[in-house]
Amino acid sequence: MAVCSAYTTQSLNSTCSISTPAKTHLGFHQKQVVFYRRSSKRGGSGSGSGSSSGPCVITCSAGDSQTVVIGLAADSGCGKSTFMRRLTSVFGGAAEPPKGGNPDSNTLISDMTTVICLDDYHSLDRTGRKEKGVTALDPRANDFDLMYEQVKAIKSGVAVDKPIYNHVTGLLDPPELIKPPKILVIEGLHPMFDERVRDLLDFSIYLDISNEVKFAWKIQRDMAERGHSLESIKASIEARKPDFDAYIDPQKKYADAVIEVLPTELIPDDNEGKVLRVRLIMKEGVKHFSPVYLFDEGSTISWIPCGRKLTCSYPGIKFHYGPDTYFGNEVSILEMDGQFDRLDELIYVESHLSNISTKFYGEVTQQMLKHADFPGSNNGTGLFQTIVGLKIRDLYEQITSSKTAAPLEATKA
Ligand SMILES: Nc1ncnc2c1ncn2[C@@H]1O[C@H](COP(=O)(O)OP(=O)(O)OP(=O)(O)O)[C@@H](O)[C@H]1O
Ligand SMILES: O=C(CO)[C@H](O)[C@H](O)COP(=O)(O)O
Repeated sequence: MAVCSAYTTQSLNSTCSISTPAKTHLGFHQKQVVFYRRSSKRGGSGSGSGSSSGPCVITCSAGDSQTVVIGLAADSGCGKSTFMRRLTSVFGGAAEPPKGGNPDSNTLISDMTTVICLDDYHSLDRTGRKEKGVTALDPRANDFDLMYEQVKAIKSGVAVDKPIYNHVTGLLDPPELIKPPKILVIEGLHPMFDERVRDLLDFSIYLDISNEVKFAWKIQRDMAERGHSLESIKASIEARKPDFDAYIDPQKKYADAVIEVLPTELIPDDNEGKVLRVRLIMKEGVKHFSPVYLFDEGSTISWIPCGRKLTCSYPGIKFHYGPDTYFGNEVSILEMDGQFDRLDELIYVESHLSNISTKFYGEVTQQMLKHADFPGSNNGTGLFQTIVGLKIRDLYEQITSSKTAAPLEATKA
């Protein structure tokens, strides 16, 4: 491989910039990518200076143009929005819908992050699904080609016109412009379903809410807040279950981190779903991600922190940490069963956790206190969502620092 050094100044700069956008049928704004040949007169500063010929493949260092892509998968009503609010808060700044855009947009934008909802890639609207007898979870109701092309485009620094699925009307609305952010989060039912999309993810998370807990949360939201009947909630969960089992749940085997939410084991036969056992399952060997550990990395530890430093009322709090396997992969699992009485005392637990990617002592506790009103702030869901948020910040910083450190590489085939 020869280095195209003679052309780099002008050619790489122009290659890495976005020219006047031209829209394509896939809805992205074309970036002008120029491949220079040593013998080519189009090569600007390099033309004529080299003697060899053949296509010169130029690979740009991402610099600040490449977007880090995070996937978050979960069924509807399983806490994705809450997780996103915690994540964007870690990066600072509030996330808001695109200014002046469709009021029913599903997108949330902050300084660093753009969160897009994959419901926007439904290819069938509500009526279309009804006519064809398919649910939104069915791949046939979703356009994975467009999802792939657009996530790929954004990742490489190109803006796209993304469709909008309007949850109020059940219709597909005119598209909205999504500019490449520093971090793109694709959240929804299928971020890891399509292999091509999966391969674009720098990190992936699956929120695995057990049926009992999902039911309890649905009742709380859809019955208490939206006036649905118990029967209709049960019927909707049952109707979705076959497709959930077929298309959504299997994605967890691909996730780099899984947050599993189960009924507590501290109260025998509990079916209230208020006290939760939450497990953070972290894959080993993921680039730019080192699992969190309790006390001693790789050991197996059970810990009941209740006592002088942590106030615990019935049924108490129990932590567990250790190595395990998950779908044939080596993982570390950190588990918390129970709930905190006093959130400020969380600092005691935080001080026994390592690899949590905080920037200062007590950052996890500070984040949790800041969002004490979010669902799950007194238990492992909030704690682990916050920690995963910090790990994502760390991953982002590692990816971008390694990218800026790497020299521009231009090679010839
Ligand atoms: N950690 C939690 N603890 C208790 N309840 C929770 C938790 N997370 C979510 N919930 C409940 O589930 C509901 C849905 O949460 P959220 O809006 O974050 O989920 P979602 O996956 O974004 O939902 P949807 O896809 O339907 O918009 C909340 O209103 C709340 O009732
Ligand atoms: O599983 C879902 C993800 O949020 C929704 O049910 C799906 O997007 C269809 O939405 P709606 O019920 O508003 O037509």
